Amino acid sequence: TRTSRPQRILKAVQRKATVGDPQSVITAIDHFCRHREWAMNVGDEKGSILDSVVNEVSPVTVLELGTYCGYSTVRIARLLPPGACVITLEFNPDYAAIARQVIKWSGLEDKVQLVEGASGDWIPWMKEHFGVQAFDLVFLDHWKERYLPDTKLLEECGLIQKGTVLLADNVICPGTPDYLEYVRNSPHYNSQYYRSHLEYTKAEDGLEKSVFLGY
Ligand SMILES: O=C(NC/C=C/[C@H]1OC[C@H](O)[C@@H]1O)c1cc([N+](=O)[O-])cc(O)c1O
Ligand SMILES: [Mg+2]
Repeated sequence: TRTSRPQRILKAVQRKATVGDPQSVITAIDHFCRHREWAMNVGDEKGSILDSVVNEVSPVTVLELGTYCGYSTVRIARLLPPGACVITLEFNPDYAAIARQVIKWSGLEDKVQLVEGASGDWIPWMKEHFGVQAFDLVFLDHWKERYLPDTKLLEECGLIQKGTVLLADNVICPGTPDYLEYVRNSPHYNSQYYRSHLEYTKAEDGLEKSVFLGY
């Protein structure tokens, strides 16, 4: 049978990127997805906004929901200082297997904890299993209908505290209307929209950054 798209993305990394060089992994994936096959990575345009938010927050613990092939995991982890790490959750075992290899090729495996499973099942165990107090930054990029329930679950589990930054991909395309309504109307969040484009296309999309203000 044909290879999968994630497998073809990994091949492009292994062909074009240098082991231990995260920027070359990012460049290889962006080139492949722009010139060969579109794929749902956050991409270079929104990725630059993600970079600026990571640099602004300088987080010690990051949660990423939705790993896919590990593109944004590498973007985030490459900016983290020693001792900081990103925990990334992926439901699809085939995606997770590819992501592990992409992350390894980038040389960032020491800064990444990739967890296979459903966000709703894992979030309640984060404190106990990973010794996390609260997340400094959460990047939401998984199933769009899970953004709101998982945000509420993170709040209930005390994993979002005063100053925690939520950064959500695809708030316009495919769109996350219930999540947007929540963070923009809640008195507990200060929310702003970074207008951009759907990865590798001219369609509008953007990232929503929401800072938790405490209770
Ligand atoms: O569904 C998207 N992301 C969530 C991915 C969900 C998949 O990964 C976990 C699970 O196995 C599911 O099949 C998505 C979709 C588009 N899109 O244009 O359709 C663009 C994006 O940036 C996206 O993150
Ligand atoms: Mg996305």
